[in-house]
Amino acid sequence: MTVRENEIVSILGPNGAGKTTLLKQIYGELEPDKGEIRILDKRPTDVKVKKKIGTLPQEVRPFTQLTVYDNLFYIGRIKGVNKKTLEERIEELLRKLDLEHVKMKIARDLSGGMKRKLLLAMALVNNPQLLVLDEPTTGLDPEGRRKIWDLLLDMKRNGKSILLTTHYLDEAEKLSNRIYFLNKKVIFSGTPLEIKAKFTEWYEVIDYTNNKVYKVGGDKVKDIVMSIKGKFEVKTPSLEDIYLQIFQSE
Ligand SMILES: Nc1ncnc2c1ncn2[C@@H]1O[C@H](COP(=O)(O)OP(=O)(O)OP(=O)(O)O)[C@@H](O)[C@H]1O
Repeated sequence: MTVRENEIVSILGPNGAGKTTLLKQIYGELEPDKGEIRILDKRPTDVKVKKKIGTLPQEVRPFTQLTVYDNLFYIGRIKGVNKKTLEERIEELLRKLDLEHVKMKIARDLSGGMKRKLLLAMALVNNPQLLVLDEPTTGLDPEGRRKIWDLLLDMKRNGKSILLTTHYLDEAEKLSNRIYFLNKKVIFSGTPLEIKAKFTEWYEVIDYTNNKVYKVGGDKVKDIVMSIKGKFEVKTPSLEDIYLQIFQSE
């Protein structure tokens, strides 16, 4: 598996597929039995690497006794960010993640979604070259998810590399340049378009005038569309349909 610059890569797979285990190996918490992981040409446990990556593990909490601001400041200093840059960076992150109004709140008193956003801000405080996120938007409201998506897409455009796991397939479809389907090993990988091209065996044609839905092979779509007089829509299977197809046939 590789993650390049200017790229968001998603790992998808059922519960117990090994997604978290793999991420823990990437951020140096576990040693792989076999194989090798290199980050910026170094081993994941290298101190220089730790300063250049940002991580959001699945089960992690902010420092509950500290304010939002102090959580960010503390982590930033540990990661070696100089004070002036850090102060600017914190303000920018608070603004981008809509956390300005809770800046001085004790982390313990934040809602679950707010805590998740704070943890993401903590992962970003050193402006990391590689970001590794385990289910970054779990528990967030739709607006919060959009904010995070925009932020990640922005980072990607600015040359960063992002690796994430998610159970939200709309999220994977919206964000990913490439997707790996994982179940103890890589089952299938590709760009969202490659995946759709390979697994799309049928189309849904919706006839809104007569309230009818046809599920047909590619060769029949044209005939059906020609016969509809009025508003219609042609849909390909969603990434969720493809996901179920891949893992149910395992
Ligand atoms: N490559 C592997 N081969 C065999 N077992 C593995 C492998 N990777 C992980 N496991 C084992 O599978 C179990 C579940 O792994 P893990 O928690 O990483 O799954 P997950 O995909 O993150 O699940 P969830 O979606 O529920 O968070 C763990 O007990 C782990 O030790």
